[in-house]
Amino acid sequence: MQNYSLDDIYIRDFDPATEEIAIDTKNIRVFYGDKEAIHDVSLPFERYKITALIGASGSGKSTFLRSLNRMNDNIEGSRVTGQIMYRDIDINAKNVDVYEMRKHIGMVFQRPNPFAKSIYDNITFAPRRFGEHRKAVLDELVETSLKQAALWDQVKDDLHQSGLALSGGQQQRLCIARAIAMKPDVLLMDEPASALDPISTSTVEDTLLALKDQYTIIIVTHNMQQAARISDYTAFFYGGKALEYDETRKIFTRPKIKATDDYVSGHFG
Ligand SMILES: Nc1ncnc2c1ncn2[C@@H]1O[C@H](COP(=O)(O)OP(=O)(O)OP(=O)(O)O)[C@@H](O)[C@H]1O
Repeated sequence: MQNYSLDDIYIRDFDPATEEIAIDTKNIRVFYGDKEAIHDVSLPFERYKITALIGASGSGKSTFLRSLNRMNDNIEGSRVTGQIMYRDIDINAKNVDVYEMRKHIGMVFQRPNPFAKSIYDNITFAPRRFGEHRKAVLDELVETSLKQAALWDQVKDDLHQSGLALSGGQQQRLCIARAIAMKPDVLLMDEPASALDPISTSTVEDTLLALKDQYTIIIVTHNMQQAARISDYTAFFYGGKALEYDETRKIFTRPKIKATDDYVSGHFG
């Protein structure tokens, strides 16, 4: 496999005056034990845009994504350095309440993972844990979250059936609804459509496009067409670094870095 330089980097400049940054990362390094998996990555993410993280297997996309709401905390031996700024707060600061932070920066995983509970309870579980018990409020939350996740029409007559009884694509949209119910600002998604068939994938993509009016979405995907279809920005990861970060249309038509060009044109490795 061809080796590319880790010093040949292009990162787009954002203009904070016109491009509001929802979450900003500076000099992120992630270690698993002694091994450094992410080497000094600094990327800003613009509000109400979809940003795709692409790159070969093992390039560090998921590790980087997980660091954005401290999911790496759950992995023994992992350590993150650098700053992840959300609303002027470094989410890695000692006094940050991780559960509170994850209300603002939510996550949807690769495999749909509904709780073994009803559709209604899947969505209201976290809000209730955070103290919301008013039935009218919870009912409304269930309806709006399911509508935003494009699932309401299919399940509205049976909200008390098990989430596990839904199809894979519906389960993933339930997981999106569950994440949305916490009204996060930022939604992190780790290959949310990779376990789905093409029709469900297309529905989930439509859902994401509809959601970006209200959410900042950062999505890991192996699917180049998907990145090109839905994202505004794309970051190309290689060897634990973001080698190129730019508007998606530029990444896919005239990338500045050879490794990106080879990757998006299928000549990589
Ligand atoms: N829990 C872990 N413990 C130790 N090393 C890990 C762990 N998770 C990931 N790594 C290593 O970190 C590096 C980046 O992995 P990561 O899963 O972030 O890459 P990726 O680009 O998301 O890959 P994929 O597309 O296959 O999911 C790899 O070398 C991987 O082996």
